Amino acid sequence: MIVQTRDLTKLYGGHTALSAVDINVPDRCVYGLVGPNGAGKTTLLAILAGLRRPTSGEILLGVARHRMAVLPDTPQFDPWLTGREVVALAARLAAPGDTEERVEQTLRDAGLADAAQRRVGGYSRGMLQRLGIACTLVGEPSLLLLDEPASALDPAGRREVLDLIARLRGHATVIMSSHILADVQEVCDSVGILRDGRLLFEGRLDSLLVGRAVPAYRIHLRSGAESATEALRSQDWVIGVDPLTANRLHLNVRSLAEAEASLPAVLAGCGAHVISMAPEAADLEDVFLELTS
Ligand SMILES: Nc1ncnc2c1ncn2[C@@H]1O[C@H](COP(=O)(O)OP(=O)(O)OP(=O)(O)O)[C@@H](O)[C@H]1O
Repeated sequence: MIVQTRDLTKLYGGHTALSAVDINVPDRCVYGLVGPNGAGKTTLLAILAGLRRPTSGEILLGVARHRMAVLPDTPQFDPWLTGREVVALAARLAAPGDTEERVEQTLRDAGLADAAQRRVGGYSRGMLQRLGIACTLVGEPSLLLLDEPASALDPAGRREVLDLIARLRGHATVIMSSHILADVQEVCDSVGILRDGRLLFEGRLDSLLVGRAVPAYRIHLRSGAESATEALRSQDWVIGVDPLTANRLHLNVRSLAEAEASLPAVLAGCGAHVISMAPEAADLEDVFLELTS
């Protein structure tokens, strides 16, 4: 684990923004922090970044502070500097040495090469967000903390930023907060779901999604759908069988574990020819609503 917190609690006056939060972030993964407004995502990232102090609890960092880079939700820069000057300044602060080629490459990666000579006072919100991302990337950090990195971007810009983040997997660890669940589902390996300052779920995204909302299987048969439907309906671990087409079935089950253990034998027993069967993955949006409502 590269970042862990233990019993992390933050009070703002009498208001509890974080309550005994324990997160465990594996090295070199992309970790998504999601939660409704006011859940505590920004507070948690700011504490990890060393920008706010926790009221109590512990942070265990497996990386030196100078190897961390932070992108706040609304990055701000001196408006009279050009984009290139901003990134060059960040490069010199984060990793001095020969920075010129790194600055140019980062400007290209962030989609700002054409605007690099313009003063950032004239940048749009999306461009400022890309510039912020460029500043976090240019020092080649081991840990990136990104607060809503894609929220101000148009679909094409979001696509580029998500691709940039995905390319970091395996090289650096990224902890990103986001409201856009589709982005998290696309780019993150692990997630932490916060609500009212409490961590409701943490773990691998696939273990969260598979069979979570209503445990279900999708079965595709070459033949024997009718006898399979009949045989499945008589099982006590099967809640319902819905034929989707002539040879595709949707199966609601009591638990995935029971289905995993019994389904192959039931299908083999009734002579059905199976093309595929797999647990149905829920959408992060469904699971999120289920957990946070
Ligand atoms: N400086 C502050 N002083 C007082 N209360 C604060 C402060 N910062 C945050 N809070 C409160 O703490 C709670 C958590 O806020 P935080 O900004 O961390 O949540 P968030 O999940 O990032 O929300 P959002 O998605 O809206 O950005 C909220 O109730 C917020 O009003």
